[in-house]
Amino acid sequence: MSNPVLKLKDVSIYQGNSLVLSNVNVEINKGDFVYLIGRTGSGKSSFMKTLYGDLHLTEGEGHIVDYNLRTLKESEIPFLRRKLGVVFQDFKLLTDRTVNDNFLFVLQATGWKDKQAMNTRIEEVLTKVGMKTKGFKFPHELSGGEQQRVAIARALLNNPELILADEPTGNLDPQTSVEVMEVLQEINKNGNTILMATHDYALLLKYPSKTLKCDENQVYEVVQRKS
Ligand SMILES: Nc1ncnc2c1ncn2[C@@H]1O[C@H](COP(=O)(O)OP(=O)(O)OP(=O)(O)O)[C@@H](O)[C@H]1O
Repeated sequence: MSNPVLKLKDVSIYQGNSLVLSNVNVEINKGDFVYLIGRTGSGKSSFMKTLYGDLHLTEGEGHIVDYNLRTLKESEIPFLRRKLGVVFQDFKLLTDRTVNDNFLFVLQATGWKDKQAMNTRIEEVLTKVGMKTKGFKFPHELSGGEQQRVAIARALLNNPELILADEPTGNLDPQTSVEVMEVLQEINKNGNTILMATHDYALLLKYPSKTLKCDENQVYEVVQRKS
């Protein structure tokens, strides 16, 4: 049976007064790996922002991990974000502290109290991305690929129901992109649901999966041809 973690029905997305996407109907089920593609300016980031509550949904119906995007209150956004893991192109790690302290900051901000449990969780997520021994490092002491793996681990801290990755390989060279993609594939195999916006068609070909395309104010599913 389908088990949607995201359902959009007849949604329109605006930036200010301008319509970015209209009549969007999308469903993502638990365990899916879904790409969101489209040229620059086609609305991928606006779509992602709507999902994590950065852009208010004003038209249509939107449900994501138990939240109604139409009625979402400002005060609920931090709670929504705890159920989502968001990964950005530019990593967004706090540069003034180590990886471990970045993670402690997130855990404390999301209500964790037990120091031992926090340390155990940090070790678990760093292990998942192959960075177990790097927790003592500052972000500037890590390569771009390592920083992105840390950012993915951070997104996993609260066991999110859906991971939203907006161009996660956008700042990485092709080889490093593949390494980061392997990490995303692995965590998807272990049950995490992932929506990934990307420009990188080479990754799509190497790791085919359900693909949504933003084009001419629409979002539609692209059927990948098997070669
Ligand atoms: N904060 C904003 N205020 C007004 N218009 C915006 C804003 N952000 C984006 N837009 C406009 O909305 C449209 C969609 O932009 P969006 O960033 O969602 O596209 P994108 O597909 O993510 O592009 P890119 O791949 O370059 O990030 C563009 O026409 C853009 O100029």
